[in-house]
Amino acid sequence: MVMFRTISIRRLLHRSPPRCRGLMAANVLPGRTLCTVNRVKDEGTESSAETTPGELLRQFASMPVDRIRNFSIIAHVDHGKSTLADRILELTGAIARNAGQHQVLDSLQVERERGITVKAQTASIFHRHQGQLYLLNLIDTPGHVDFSNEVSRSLAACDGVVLLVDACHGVQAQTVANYHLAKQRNLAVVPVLNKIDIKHANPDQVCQDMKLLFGIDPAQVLRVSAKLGTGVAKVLERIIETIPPPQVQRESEFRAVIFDSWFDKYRGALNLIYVLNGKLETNQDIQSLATKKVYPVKSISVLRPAEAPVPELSAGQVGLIACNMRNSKESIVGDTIHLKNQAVAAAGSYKPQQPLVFAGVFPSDQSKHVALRSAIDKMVLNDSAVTVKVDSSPALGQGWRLGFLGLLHMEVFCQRLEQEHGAEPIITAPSVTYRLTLSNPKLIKQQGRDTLDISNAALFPEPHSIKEYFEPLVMGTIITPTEYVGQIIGLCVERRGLQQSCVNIDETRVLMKYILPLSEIILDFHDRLKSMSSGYASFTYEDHGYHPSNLVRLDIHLNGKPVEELCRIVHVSKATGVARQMVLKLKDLIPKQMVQIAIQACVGSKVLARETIKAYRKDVTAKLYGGDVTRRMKLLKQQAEGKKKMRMFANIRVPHETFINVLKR
Ligand SMILES: Nc1nc2c(ncn2[C@@H]2O[C@H](COP(=O)(O)OP(=O)(O)OP(=O)(O)O)[C@@H](O)[C@H]2O)c(=O)[nH]1
Repeated sequence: MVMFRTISIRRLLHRSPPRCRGLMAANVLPGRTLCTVNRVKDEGTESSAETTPGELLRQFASMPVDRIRNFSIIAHVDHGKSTLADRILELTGAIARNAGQHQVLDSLQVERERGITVKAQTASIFHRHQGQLYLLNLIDTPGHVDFSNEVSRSLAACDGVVLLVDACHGVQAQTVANYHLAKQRNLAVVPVLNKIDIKHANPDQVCQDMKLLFGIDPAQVLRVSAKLGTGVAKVLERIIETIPPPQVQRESEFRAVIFDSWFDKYRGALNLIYVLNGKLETNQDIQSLATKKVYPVKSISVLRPAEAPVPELSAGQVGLIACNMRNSKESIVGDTIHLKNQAVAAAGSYKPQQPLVFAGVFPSDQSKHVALRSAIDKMVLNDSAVTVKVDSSPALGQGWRLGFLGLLHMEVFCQRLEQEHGAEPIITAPSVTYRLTLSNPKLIKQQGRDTLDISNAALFPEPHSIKEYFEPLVMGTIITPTEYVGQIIGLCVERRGLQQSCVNIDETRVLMKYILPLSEIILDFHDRLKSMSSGYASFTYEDHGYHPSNLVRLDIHLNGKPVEELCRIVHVSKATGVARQMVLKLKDLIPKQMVQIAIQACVGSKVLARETIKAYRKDVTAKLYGGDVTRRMKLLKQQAEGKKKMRMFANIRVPHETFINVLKR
């Protein structure tokens, strides 16, 4: 039998951040009651909690360290992390069962629209195991390689992970990458096989693969269906039994690490912290180790997953603090905080990943510059993997050059800028960072060094000043069914890949490693791989340093004038192909105008491809009826001369979206 006790949540809603407000509004409405006590027995486990949420929160402060478990759910894309998190939240009573909600922790609009997790989300839940109440801090992480920074950030606050593998698709590239991330941090791993309800699932084979790749004993792998809730209680049991409690000290001075933050327009920057030592109470003064600034702690709360206020946070716990940080730049993910005027060592457990793809972001008109800057600052606060540098362009004015972990990361960031901050920025072509060694002594003196890292093709020096070009490489891991191996090798060769290894995981699947130029994979490599393997192949990559390369700058000229925003750096072997493709694309994208437009793609003074967009043409001879042919010729000649003059002075209007659309294939 299911029984509910109730509390009013009016107060909680009032104080929740925007991110959680949506979640709460969806879950529970003011004046309605919150079903937080779940007494359902699931497959022989004990009820998750038999106390009211208020009592639970009171117990929160006194929760001993050995009854705390901090863990993340990690997996490849779509293997069911958020669905498993939903079931765990339901089972522990944090959200109502069968409330018709899916992926509760995917609370951002972009996550719901795209059906993917882009932000790691935290929930503190209580679970009763063998008569004892445990506090579990769960982090649901994204699965896509472009958001792997979120995974590494989350693992800094964890002692273990649930490694989830789809029983149909088996171990995929991101499963391997995430498993190694967890192992690097010496985290306990709870292996779980999901989607066992699907008819063609092959759990035994997947267990064998996990044994081969990770050395995991098949007997230790839990089999669940996150969708139906089967076996989820066993996962909670295993988490409590195998993941160690946090290694923290409650007696020493307070020290915590900020591992996530976001901006609330009423309360400023909110920091999600993991307490390493001591405890923190409201109204104490904290100091940032990085900026040395002091802040009063205005409120402390835990995310359950909606925000719930608590009076204090002790070592081993995860909570949200608001401390009047008005400027989004004051909150730094990875920073250590401590009590005012106390000397503590930096936690130093997390370093953000280096961005790989760079793009210019400009306001649609310069009057929106300040608003866009504030929106970018707030977004960067919530996404520490993004880097920002001031940039300017003759056509687009003052803007910024932003660094991302991949193209999807860039698209999601820009979509969030629009959806969450109402900004409508113009994004220029994404590019990677090339390294150049200079040969021109004047330029070397001017730069103060003989190497340059450049991500903006428009800033490339003239070829005669460059001694050598280097381009960034990645080590790519591809896991694919054997029948697609031939096609995938073809794709990698086309993208200038060098095979490093090719091993059979089992009779049906192969794991290949390729060194690939980063510039060849950022645009559509993943899409091509997915479509040629009917969605079965998976791909992940990691940085593999720089390598000498033969590069040229491809300029696009419109009626003889170069358009800086469209120029690109390409490998010399690809220059003609890319030139052809770009002029054809631009011909489609640039609307017809009053003048004829010549689109040329050039390397130096050599034109590699050309297309022409014909001008609108008024029928100047329409009013003639009969008469001598010379009258017709005269009118046409006058028109041609007028057009010629216009071509010299006319500004060709290039729609803003062209800069990004020209790159899509
Ligand atoms: N049949 C079945 N489908 C499942 C199960 N678990 C998840 N799914 C489905 O798999 C799809 C992906 O699930 P998600 O929970 O969004 O996967 P995810 O790993 O969180 O995805 P990302 O965060 O984007 O990487 C959804 O359509 C789920 O309904 C399961 O146990 N059985």
